[in-house]
Amino acid sequence: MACSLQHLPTVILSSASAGQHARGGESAYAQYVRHLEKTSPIVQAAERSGTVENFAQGYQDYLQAPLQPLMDNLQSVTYQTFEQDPVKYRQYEEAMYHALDEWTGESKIIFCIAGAGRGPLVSRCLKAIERSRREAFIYAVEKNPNAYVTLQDRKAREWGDKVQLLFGDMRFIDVPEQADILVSELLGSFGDNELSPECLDGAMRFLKPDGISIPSSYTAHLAPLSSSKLFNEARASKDLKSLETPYVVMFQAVNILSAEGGGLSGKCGPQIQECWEFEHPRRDPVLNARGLPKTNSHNARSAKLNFYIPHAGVLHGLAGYFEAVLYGNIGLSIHPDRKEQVSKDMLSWFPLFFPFKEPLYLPSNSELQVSIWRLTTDRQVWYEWHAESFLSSPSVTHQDVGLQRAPSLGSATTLFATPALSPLIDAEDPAFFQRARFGSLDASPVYETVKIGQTSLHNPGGRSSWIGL
Ligand SMILES: C[S@@+](CC[C@H](N)C(=O)[O-])C[C@H]1O[C@@H](n2cnc3c(N)ncnc32)[C@H](O)[C@@H]1O
Repeated sequence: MACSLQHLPTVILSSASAGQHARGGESAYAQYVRHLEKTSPIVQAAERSGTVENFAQGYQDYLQAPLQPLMDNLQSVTYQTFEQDPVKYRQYEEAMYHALDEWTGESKIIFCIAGAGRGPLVSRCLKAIERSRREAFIYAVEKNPNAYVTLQDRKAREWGDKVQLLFGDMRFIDVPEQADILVSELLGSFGDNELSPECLDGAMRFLKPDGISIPSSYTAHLAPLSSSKLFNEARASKDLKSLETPYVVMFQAVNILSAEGGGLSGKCGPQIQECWEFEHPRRDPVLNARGLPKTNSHNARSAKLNFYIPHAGVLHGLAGYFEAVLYGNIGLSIHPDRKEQVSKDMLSWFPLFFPFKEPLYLPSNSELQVSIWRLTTDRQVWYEWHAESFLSSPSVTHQDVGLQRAPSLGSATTLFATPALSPLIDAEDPAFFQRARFGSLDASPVYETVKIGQTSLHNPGGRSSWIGL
């Protein structure tokens, strides 16, 4: 989960002005952390109203590094923050309840909750089992030793023998029997960016051949974004990789530059466009003797998207969103057009911001081609992204536009430009001279599309997520 308030504790700690504890000692630390949690205005506001706005006070347009729950062990206070989301857990309970309700088998239904954290999905699963009046048993797998202590405590106090805990990494651990229903919440703001595909590849070994996964699929979505504040903040870091990595951000003073419409070339899609999808269970990767995929190449993805830009603006980056199907028509969504219908008031995820290394001016009525890749070796996963801007104009001939020579590029390079385009063209930049033609010259109308700029070739995702621990 790219939890929206994932860095809350760090911010509170660094801004706390309380003096030193009078006596010190180990208990003073715990006491101080409890005090900080209790007095946090953000947590108090969220508890008072439960609205997204209050929950997120102070976090608008604030860059946060996405969580990496596979590589890192989350802190207890991080789990505590995202456990405050009532909507996510409600949706999961509904998904589990409907899966139970529609289950046609007669025997005891076996659940496996993969990445149980401190146990909220286990409790919701027990509630769903009770509601459905089915006979069921739960295995709960967790690799974080800190969270596992809480699971042990909750089993002893609340769950008893309805649940068996298993400590370890779901990609390698052995589970005593195969599950009918595998439940996980390993989703990031872009769906797959916290390595849910890689983790679930490993967990598929302990799902029965006709078993189901909750979630059953998730998709990643992108839109071109203008925000000088976010761009400048990403650039302000001394780390050279700061503009090569996505951030979790609750967007406020930002502008999505695209609009629905085909553009002049007729190739443009909706304002926010889908990049790719992951489905579970997925049984096609080639497995090794331990039942694990031999390589991770099946989890690589790429997309080339065309956006229509109706009004001029400066492109600073891309906004990333996800949607997930948990079960049937029950889902999770942070897609601006659908989040209200699918999972209104969900707090757990803010969008991703993929910055560009330099801003790109997009004229009105232009078209933007965005390319994005999810790349992987057997050890790492990362994203690369790139954009090119085009201007289209109705049927032009060489006579109409006049033939110009680009002086700095030698006599072999020619530039075709309508008079309207000429002021936008920088005669010194070779990128401007690369022409693309959409449509046929014989067709009517015909549009010439001239590339007028691009971001530096690929923003290679500087902060890779590690598949191996
Ligand atoms: C985003 S948290 C969700 C926790 C809990 N299910 C919830 O919804 O509150 C993901 C959990 O999965 C665990 N996890 C991530 N990768 C794992 C793996 N490969 N094996 C076991 N647990 C894993 C993390 O330690 C973390 O507790």
